[in-house]
Order: sequence, then structure tokens, then C-alpha cells
Amino acid sequence: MTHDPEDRIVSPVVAGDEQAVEAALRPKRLAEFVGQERVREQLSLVLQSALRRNRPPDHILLSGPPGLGKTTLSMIIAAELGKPLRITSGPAIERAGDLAAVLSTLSEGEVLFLDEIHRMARPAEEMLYMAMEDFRVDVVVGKGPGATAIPLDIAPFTLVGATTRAGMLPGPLRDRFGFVAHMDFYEPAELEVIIDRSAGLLDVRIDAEAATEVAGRSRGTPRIANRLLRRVRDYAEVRADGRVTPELARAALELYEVDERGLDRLDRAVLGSLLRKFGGGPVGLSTLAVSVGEEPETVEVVAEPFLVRQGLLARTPRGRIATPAAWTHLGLTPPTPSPAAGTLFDVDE
Ligand SMILES: Nc1ncnc2c1ncn2[C@@H]1O[C@H](COP(=O)(O)OP(=O)(O)OP(=O)(O)O)[C@@H](O)[C@H]1O
Repeated sequence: MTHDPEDRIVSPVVAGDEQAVEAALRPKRLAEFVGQERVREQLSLVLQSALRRNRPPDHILLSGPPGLGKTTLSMIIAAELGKPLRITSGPAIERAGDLAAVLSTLSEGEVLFLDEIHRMARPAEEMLYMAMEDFRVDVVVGKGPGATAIPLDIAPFTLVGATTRAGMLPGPLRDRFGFVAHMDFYEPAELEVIIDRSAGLLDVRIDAEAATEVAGRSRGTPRIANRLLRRVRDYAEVRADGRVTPELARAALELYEVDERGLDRLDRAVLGSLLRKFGGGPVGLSTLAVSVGEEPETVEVVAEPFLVRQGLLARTPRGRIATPAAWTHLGLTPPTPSPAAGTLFDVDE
């Protein structure tokens, strides 16, 4: 059976029907934004200084995995500056003309949020360089030898670019951002605060220990924390009186097959196969994928990064291997190392 990666309860990507509830849960000001301490402080300085100088701040690049709050931060930036926000994304800009249409209608100081900026078409990217630097674009009219470039002034604006792949941005584009914020996964304690805050907004009664339980399974990602909170709320409403106790939270998350470390069925299938069928590896990606009935890409992109981050799986030149922690996590006993391997491990003792 294959999984649609987007359907997973632990997917960091927004689900189609989730946008409205996400909007309701977004912090509106920087002071409400939980975690990302360093980014918050840096950003606060950038914004305050721009406000003092009464000038738009430098362009801002937000980089980090999905679901950590990049869209939320772009909205906060506009709110803190007291300016309107325009939202678009790299894939929506297929031609330079699409970008020119957006840029030429920006108002003075407006914040332009360009999500997935690394997926923008190349000709548009070049237009963006000039717009960011000189607040000007060249609109090309006509085709072939008769084509002419008409320069067009645009209002000074602030670009907030978001990317999950800062390394994929061409150097000239990256260099035009005066401030780059690197967002990292959240600590469980920060996720607990987010869960408490969201519970308040959604009118959910949740015990502190239950919030800890949910936070620990949220893979460092607020979007997942909020989603798990909604599922445990459903469970508590249908099976009990609505109050989320630790027992109810555990039972609900078990039903949704999210374990104490946040691994779901796919993660456990991959890990379980690596341990049971291949003795912990090394095994090639394609072989591992076939053994769980998945595409290699799904295993590589959807399951592995989290398993690697958790220290349960390692990618080596000879293939995927399980770490000792993987055996413990699945409650299995690792095969005893051969005497030769034992000697090697003992060399330094
Ligand atoms: N620091 C935070 N404090 C409180 N809630 C947060 C925080 N960061 C994110 N969230 C919540 O998590 C959800 C996802 O956030 P957001 O859409 O901003 O993520 P994103 O990084 O832009 O994701 P994507 O790149 O997939 O669009 C939102 O509902 C938001 O309210």
C-alpha cells in the first residue's frame, strides 16, 4: 500500500481544509510569536530601526522547513510595520510579466510575501533582482528585434521571501536580502506553549501533562502540534466530556498511530523493515522502499529526514543503516556484534 505523503497526520505541509483554522491560530504580533528566540530578536531590531528611520526595512529571507511559521512571520512583519501585505508564491509566477503585474501595483512600503521563492521562473528572478535593488523593472514590449524595454518605477517595498531550500537560491538573489532568518525546529517546551495558546483560542480544555504529551509527538513543528491538538480534542469530545487528559491524549494519538517520538506508520514501517528484514542494514534505498511497498522518493523525502534527525537512521555510502536507538525504539534486540566488530569498538578502551 502506498501513502499519499500529504495525507499523513504528521505531514509538515498544510492540508487543503486546514487553512481557515490555521489562520485563526496565527499569532498576530511579534510578542505573541512563541520560540525562535534569536530570529525574533533580530527581526525586532530590523523592524524597529526601519520604523525609526521611517524607511522600509531591508528585504528579508525566511529559511527553514515547512510549518515552522514563515507565513505567520510575514504577516507579523506587515502588522508591525503597519503596512499592507501581498501574498504570492514562486510557482504562481510563471513569467516575468506575472511578477511585473504584482510589483507595479504595490503601494509605498507594502510587504510582498513570496513563498517558495526558490521555485520562481528564471526570467522573473532576474526582474526581481532589479526590483529589489533599484525599485525599478524593465517591461519588455514586443518580440524579436523590435522588442523594447520600458523602464517602470515601482514603489519602495519590502520583499519577504520564504524558502525551505536556502541553498537552492542563486547567489545574486540571496545577496539582495539584507536579513536572512534561519528558522529551526521548536523545542518541546516551546510547542507546549503553542499548544496551550491554541487550546485557549479553540476553547479546548487540556491538562498540562496532556499538552506535554502532544508536544513530544509534534516533530518540532507548530503546524503538526496544532493538528494533533485538534485530533485529541475530537477524541476527548466524542469519547469523554471534552477535557483532554494525558490518558485521553495518549489513547487518541495511539489511534492515529503517532508514537511517543512522533513517528507514524510509514516511519515505523521503514524502520521496522530495516531492522527485521535487513538486520539493521546497510541496505540500498530502492530495496528498502520496495520492502515497504513505497516509492524510493517517498521514503527518502518523507520518512528519512525525520528518522535521521531523530538519530534512528543514518545514510552511509553503503546504504541505510539503523542506529542502536532504532532497535530500542521498536523494542527489538540488536544482533550481537561479531567478535571482530567488538574488537574494533573496544580499541580505545
Ligand atoms: N511561533 C509560533 N507560535 C504560534 N503558532 C505558530 C508559530 N509558528 C507557527 N505557528 C502556527 O503553525 C501553523 C503553520 O504556520 P505557517 O503557515 O506560518 O508555517 P510556514 O512555515 O509558513 O509553513 P509553509 O511554509 O508550509 O507555508 C499556523 O497555524 C501558525 O499559527
